[in-house]
Amino acid sequence: MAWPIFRTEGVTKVYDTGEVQVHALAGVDLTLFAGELAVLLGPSGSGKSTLLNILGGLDRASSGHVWFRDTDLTALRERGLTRFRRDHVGFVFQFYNLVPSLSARENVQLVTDVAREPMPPEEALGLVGLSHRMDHFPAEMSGGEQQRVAIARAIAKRPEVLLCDEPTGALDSKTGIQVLEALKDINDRFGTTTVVITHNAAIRKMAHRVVRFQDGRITEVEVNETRLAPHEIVW
Ligand SMILES: Nc1ncnc2c1ncn2[C@@H]1O[C@H](COP(=O)(O)OP(=O)(O)OP(=O)(O)O)[C@@H](O)[C@H]1O
Repeated sequence: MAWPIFRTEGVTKVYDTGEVQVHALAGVDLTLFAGELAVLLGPSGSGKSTLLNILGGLDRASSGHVWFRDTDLTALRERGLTRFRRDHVGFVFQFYNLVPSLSARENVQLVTDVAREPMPPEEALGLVGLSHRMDHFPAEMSGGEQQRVAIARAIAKRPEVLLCDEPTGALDSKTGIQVLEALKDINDRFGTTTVVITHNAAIRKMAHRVVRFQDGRITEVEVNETRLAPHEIVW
């Protein structure tokens, strides 16, 4: 039995740019289940990143509710939201956001030094297949390796949720697949609820569920009866 970990109800987001109002989300009702790997698909501008940022407490809904377990994130003040992010959420972005002057190990250590019960940086880097690159600097690593350091950094604090915005967007298919293998492995091993935004429709095949967006709304949620391993996906 899968338990809801996130639930959104009527979530809207309006960006007021001064001249125009952009309706990025127009009423999103979505339940995400603990332990699942969900892929969010949809055209550019359909609201995927906006929803991910609201789920992760990086941004706030204009109206509606977002529950993480029993906590209504929309009712939290800034400090509560910061604590929620710090304690529960790991983020992976398209451009790895590593500190160039720090080694892979030191980049991960930035997080483990302030987390409550982190895994050692060496263990996190081992989980993404980078035990042999721990003392390398970002400029000495491929894009796929840098993204795997970013994943190690995100998982080192043992988050319940891993939110990934276009994690393979800057990568060729071979290194992209290595990154997806790392995400799948973390999901299998720890049951970390994982949400992956992508433009690449082929990636949906590795998901438990696929959520499609259009114009700030969810148009379809599809359950994959059979899943493919990342190395079986062709793109
Ligand atoms: N900070 C912002 N200020 C104003 N408008 C914004 C802001 N962030 C996003 N938007 C707008 O909100 C809408 C949804 O954007 P969002 O980034 O969520 O879409 P997306 O589906 O993730 O697109 P992409 O796949 O290109 O990343 C777009 O029209 C976008 O231009």
